[in-house]
Amino acid sequence: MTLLETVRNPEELKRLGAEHMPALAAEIREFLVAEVSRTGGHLGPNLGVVELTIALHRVFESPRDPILFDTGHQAYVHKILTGRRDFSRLRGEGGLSGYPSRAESEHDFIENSHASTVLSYADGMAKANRVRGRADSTVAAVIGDGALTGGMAWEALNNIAERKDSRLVIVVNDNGRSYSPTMGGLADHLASLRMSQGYEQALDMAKSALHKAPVVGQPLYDALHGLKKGLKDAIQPQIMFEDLGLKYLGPIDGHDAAAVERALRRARDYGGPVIVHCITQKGKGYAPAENHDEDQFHAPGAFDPETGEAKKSSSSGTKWTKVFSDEMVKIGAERDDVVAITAAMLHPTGLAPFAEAYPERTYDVGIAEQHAATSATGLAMGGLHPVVAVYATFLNRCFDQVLMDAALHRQGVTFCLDRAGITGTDGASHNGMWDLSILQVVPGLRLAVPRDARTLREELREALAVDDAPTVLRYPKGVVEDDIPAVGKLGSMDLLRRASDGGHADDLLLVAVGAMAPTCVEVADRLADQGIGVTVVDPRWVKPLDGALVEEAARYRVVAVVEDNGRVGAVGDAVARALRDADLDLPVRTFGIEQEFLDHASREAVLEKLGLTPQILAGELIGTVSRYTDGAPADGEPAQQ
Ligand SMILES: Cc1ncc(C[n+]2csc(CCOP(=O)(O)OP(=O)(O)O)c2C)c(N)n1
Ligand SMILES: CC(=O)[C@@H](O)[C@H](O)COP(=O)(O)O
Ligand SMILES: [Mg+2]
Repeated sequence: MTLLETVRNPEELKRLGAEHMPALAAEIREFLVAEVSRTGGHLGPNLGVVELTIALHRVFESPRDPILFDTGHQAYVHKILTGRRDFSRLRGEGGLSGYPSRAESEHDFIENSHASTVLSYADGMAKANRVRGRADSTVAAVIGDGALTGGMAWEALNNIAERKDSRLVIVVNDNGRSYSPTMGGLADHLASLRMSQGYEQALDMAKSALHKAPVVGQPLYDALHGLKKGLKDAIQPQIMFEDLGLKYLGPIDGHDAAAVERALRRARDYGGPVIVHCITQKGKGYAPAENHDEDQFHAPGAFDPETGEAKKSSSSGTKWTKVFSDEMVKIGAERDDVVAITAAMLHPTGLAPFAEAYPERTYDVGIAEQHAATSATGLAMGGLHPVVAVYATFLNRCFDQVLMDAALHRQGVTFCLDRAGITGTDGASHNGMWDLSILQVVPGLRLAVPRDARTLREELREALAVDDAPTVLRYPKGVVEDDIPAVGKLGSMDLLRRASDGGHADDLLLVAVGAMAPTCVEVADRLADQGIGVTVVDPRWVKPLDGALVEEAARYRVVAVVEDNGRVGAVGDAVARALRDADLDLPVRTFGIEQEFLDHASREAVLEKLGLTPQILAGELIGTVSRYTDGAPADGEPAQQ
């Protein structure tokens, strides 16, 4: 029986002798590589927190002592130690979530995968303990060095530092990386602390020497105090955390479970907020992950555990990110006013080639989307045209900055939102299903939704030509399908299918939004087989809508809009409102993502469940059209099974 088999829960972990921890850590690493190599997932971050998580569960009594994780992508070890061992469907339908999940375990608290939130949760939970008189509960919060570059973390620290009686232990998991090396002044400070590992050892050595010296009582105390202060000033740079009024322990070797345990016990017993600064290595214990230069082991897909080589994915072809990346490099050569900003995601957003070509025109601001948006507004005021590349779901983080900084000041900032629509495997907080709704309310902002590589390249250039308003492009995760040629123009919009001039040419106007165009074209073909006339139009720029859409819609009996965004307040609602404003009393069907938090599953599985597939949409629309026209098949059955 392996050690891991004897440790089914934190209680059994606590009963295991400290001498077994290195072997247990090795078994956990073996388990992680074996399982994640099959499913894909956050291998690097989790290999880096094995000893740290073991120590947390040996010192604290979860869930009485809540153990919280920032971003939550590094909670696999926590799941293993709290009895969850079936990783066979990790991040897949019905399988374990890739993040903490309240439905999975009483030991899990934060499901939101947006970074820099954990200290705010911890502050609140510690205050609740106080109000409820739970004196025996200590909150433990793990935050990465990357997440510490997010503004929310400092808002929380400011509050935490104020309450000296808050039973709160903050574990800084400092591996020096977000995806890539963590950027900024804070990162430099943490690095200097990492360098001052000598401080603790030097202090220990000096202390033992002093204790051997023939000095006792007050003189010994004075000598020790003077020594500590002198060493601190000499070796250890100004400790920003202590300047904030927070007790600081560290830096600790985060892979020495016993050392981490000792520090956590000291911190727990301190009775007030303490920061335990652990130095770890992302990917620790698995060579391909330890030596990753392009952070490819932050969240790899399936790979060969022997070599670390990525397994060929079924969907081969050019990714949306690559199209954006290549076009940015071309644009960078043509326009020296174009600069690029990333929020700690240079490679995932495709800006790395631009950064390599134009390092002086690329800014990595850390996990700080709010700063990215307003700093970009400053760059625009300074006469440049910034491109801010973020994942669609993280635009939420800087909505106010888009609204009240970039748009209010009518500045030409271009936001490129990757991973728009359903991403699926990262669960509810990662689906890019909000931007087409929230951006509708931003005065002056222009919003493009490319349907393929050609329109992405064109619309990116069109956006960069706008210097008196923010512009946004949004495109999904994964491989871009073949270009869909237009068969005509309708104002600035592309006609993708024109209903044949037969008797039913006016049955249905189908508005295809962005990446849903291939689906809409297939729906039109299925309906045509049923004798239903469908015209498919791709607006390309969905905000503001081209007035020609309303003029054209007046010719049809039914209008339908298909988008991979939450339905509420998105393009479908904008089209319906435009028709109403034109006093056109037309039935409008809007198809999109139900306005819910969706469980993790593959993108395809989620789209199927949402009914955003050609077959299901065709079936729906046959029924709708038949209700408003004569002659269409009344049974509403889809064209093909
Ligand atoms: C607001 C926000 N922006 C970007 C991301 C994408 N992201 C996921 S993990 C990560 C890096 C986190 O670095 P760190 O906190 O140091 O944790 P580590 O992976 O090093 O353990 C980023 C940028 C996110 N989850 N949330
Ligand atoms: C936790 C996080 O936000 C990212 O690591 C995300 O999981 C990566 O998503 P992609 O795999 O789509 O780049
Ligand atoms: Mg890190």
